[in-house]
Amino acid sequence: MTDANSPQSTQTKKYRRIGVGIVWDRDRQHILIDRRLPDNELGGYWEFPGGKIEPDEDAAACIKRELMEELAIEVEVGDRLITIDHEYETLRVTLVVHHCLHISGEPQAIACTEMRWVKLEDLDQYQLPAANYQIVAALQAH
Ligand SMILES: Nc1nc2c([nH]c(=O)n2[C@H]2C[C@H](O)[C@@H](COP(=O)(O)OP(=O)(O)OP(=O)(O)O)O2)c(=O)[nH]1
Ligand SMILES: [Mg+2]
Repeated sequence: MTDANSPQSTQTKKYRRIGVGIVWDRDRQHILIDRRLPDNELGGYWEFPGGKIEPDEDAAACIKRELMEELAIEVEVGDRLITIDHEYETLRVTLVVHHCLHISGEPQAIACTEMRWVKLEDLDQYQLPAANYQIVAALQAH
């Protein structure tokens, strides 16, 4: 039976692979988070910057490109922290999460409402998408 209000089944959901950057500042004490635009999926939630992996690129290239496009910063993409598969109501995502080092550029709010440099221990004060709690746990274990 189908119902417009019921969650879609796994097979019919949109699927996206997302490159996500954990951007450390030079002293490796703070991580950059940004707040998603209000009218998008998960609007108003805080996230780690990133976006859709295009067919011609790997996660590292995607992260480098997205952070330039969305925040106008240059980063060096480092090791992979974790890969997470998560199912939202209408979307399935694979998040490929890499550590990054901030190289240059003052972050600009090009595709978000605001951004902030935060300490790992302060991340729990921000509303993050459900999939991100696994990222935070991996960071804490790191
Ligand atoms: N960037 C990012 N996306 C996340 C995080 N956690 C999480 O569940 N997601 C999900 C939410 C979105 O559905 C998806 C990312 O989509 P997006 O809207 O940022 O993708 P994008 O920048 O490529 O946007 P577009 O191609 O649709 O314009 O991944 C996170 O920490 N960062
Ligand atoms: Mg994005």
